[in-house]
Amino acid sequence: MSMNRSHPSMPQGPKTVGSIADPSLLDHPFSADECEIIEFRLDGLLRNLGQVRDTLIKLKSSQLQTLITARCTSEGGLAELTTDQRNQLIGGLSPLATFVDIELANLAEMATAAEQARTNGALVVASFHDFKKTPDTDFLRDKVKHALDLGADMVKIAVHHNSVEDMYRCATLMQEGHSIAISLMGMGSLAPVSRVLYSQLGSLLNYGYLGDKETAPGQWPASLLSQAIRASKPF
Ligand SMILES: O=C1C[C@@](O)(C(=O)O)C[C@@H](O)[C@@H]1O
Repeated sequence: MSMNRSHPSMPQGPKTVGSIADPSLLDHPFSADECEIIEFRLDGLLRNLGQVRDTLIKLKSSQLQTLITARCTSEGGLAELTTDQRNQLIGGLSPLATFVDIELANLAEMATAAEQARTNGALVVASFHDFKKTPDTDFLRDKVKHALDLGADMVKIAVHHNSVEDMYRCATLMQEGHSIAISLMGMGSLAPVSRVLYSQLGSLLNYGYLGDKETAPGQWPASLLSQAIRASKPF
């Protein structure tokens, strides 16, 4: 794998991702006004994989991009899945997806899926989540470096903010400049403001929810996030 900022699918500015972890949303009337990228949380859609596949096929000929992930339970996933199952889920659907998201912690054991995804032209996002806190900045810098070393196309960090200082540290981290594409987001009550701020500082994938249920604490509805991002200029 190797980092690829010039890949034709790589966002050149902040995008809104609408996240789906609930089968009832597979019929949602997707529109670029609400979000430019649709995330399919396969861990919440296991009984509906046929419909996920059909939806991905339909979206492939639209202007929207798609992202698939099968989140592990230790990082917020909704179902207990073995590495084999996750390799198969992601590898199998990757020809239809623009991005695949694999936790940084599992990237080595999911090398098969990552390799398959890249062969199929998808970009590999290496993610890290902490639903309780914002780890110290050196720890987060290490995550960025690790993703770069493993050849991911993008690193994505989602951390719970418990103070304004947490947000300040993450904003500073964004401003350091990185040789890998980056997506960063806060969770919790500072999530909304952090997401707009980080998008202004260059965070590429900015998540909101579709329908009426968030997939992470503090997410905006995707349509509002999208409007807020469009209304704010890069800093
Ligand atoms: O990893 C992420 C980001 C996220 O956790 C968020 O904070 O918005 C939401 C998840 O659906 C997605 O897979």
